[in-house]
Amino acid sequence: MSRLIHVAAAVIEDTQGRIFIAKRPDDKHQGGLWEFPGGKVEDGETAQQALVRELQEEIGIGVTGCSPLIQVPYHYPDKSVLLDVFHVTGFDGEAWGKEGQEVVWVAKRQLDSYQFPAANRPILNAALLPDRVLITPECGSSAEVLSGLQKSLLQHHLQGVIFRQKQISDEAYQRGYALISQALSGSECLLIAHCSIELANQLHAAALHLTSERLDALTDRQAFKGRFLGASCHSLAQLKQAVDKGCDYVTLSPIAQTQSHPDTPNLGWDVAAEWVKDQPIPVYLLGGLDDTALEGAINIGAQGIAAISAWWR
Ligand SMILES: Nc1nc2c([nH]c(=O)n2[C@@H]2O[C@H](COP(=O)(O)OP(=O)(O)OP(=O)(O)O)[C@@H](O)[C@H]2O)c(=O)[nH]1
Ligand SMILES: [Mg+2]
Repeated sequence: MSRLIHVAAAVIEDTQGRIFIAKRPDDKHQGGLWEFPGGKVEDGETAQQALVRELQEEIGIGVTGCSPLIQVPYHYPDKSVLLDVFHVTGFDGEAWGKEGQEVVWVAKRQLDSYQFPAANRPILNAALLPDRVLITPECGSSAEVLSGLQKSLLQHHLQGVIFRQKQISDEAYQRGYALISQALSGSECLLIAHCSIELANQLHAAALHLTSERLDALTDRQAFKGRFLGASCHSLAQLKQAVDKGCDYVTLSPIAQTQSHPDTPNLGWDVAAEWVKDQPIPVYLLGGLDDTALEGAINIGAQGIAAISAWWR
């Protein structure tokens, strides 16, 4: 296998939530496809220094705020790259195509209609998925879930929710999903179903979260027709399984001690950091965490955090 070429790239987001992308010149590797601006890390440079240099050279902006987003190793037939991707949310100047390349600011919901190199799939997932995801607790009725949800979303500005109600029948889940889906339509909040693949397809769910058992039973990613397929992981073996089976994101738990399971041994931050850094897939840390853990999670390379009690009302 040839040497991994270390590349720094940027998901640049403006205050309206739009993402900046550029078209690779036809004569370059993966030419004609859209890319996140960036380039090769040179000797003696850190990835972040390379990012700052490349963004100045290619699109004329000075980076003032960025955080790690995801690291993706990828083997093309002709070369192997390690895409070291940062989320850039602060910059000076106006981004433009300094090298004559075509450039565009794209609304997130339109990003999937552009063609990117094959290595970019996990980067798109990381760019499109939120950094905080609420998991609903068990409630007496779907109406109760909905009213709790509306309060939580408003109060905590959440952009993702896993609608989980393990105790109810498929029929009741279906009605609850319809209720919540309608209430969230038009909002920026991603609704993630928590049920079987069959039921999720029936619901035309855009996103589905699998339990570890369902992940284990999964044989074909394409069986789920929606855009995002995630899974619950508790071990390195399960993380590998989720990546190998083509999941779009995972949750990793339990990180810290939770009120609901005080006796379950937790992974702790050191193990989480060790495991997350090698995952070419967005990872949410889950279990005993709240907003105060978000920055730490992002700094160890996670997508963000998922939680029940931290944001429920
Ligand atoms: N910048 C960037 N490179 C990507 C992306 N996706 C992807 O597979 N790559 C690959 O990573 C490598 C990045 O190199 P580059 O062509 O940007 O490097 P560079 O700016 O230093 O330019 P150079 O070709 O003049 O040395 C290429 O092989 C490219 O195909 C992406 O989204 N952004
Ligand atoms: Mg470049």
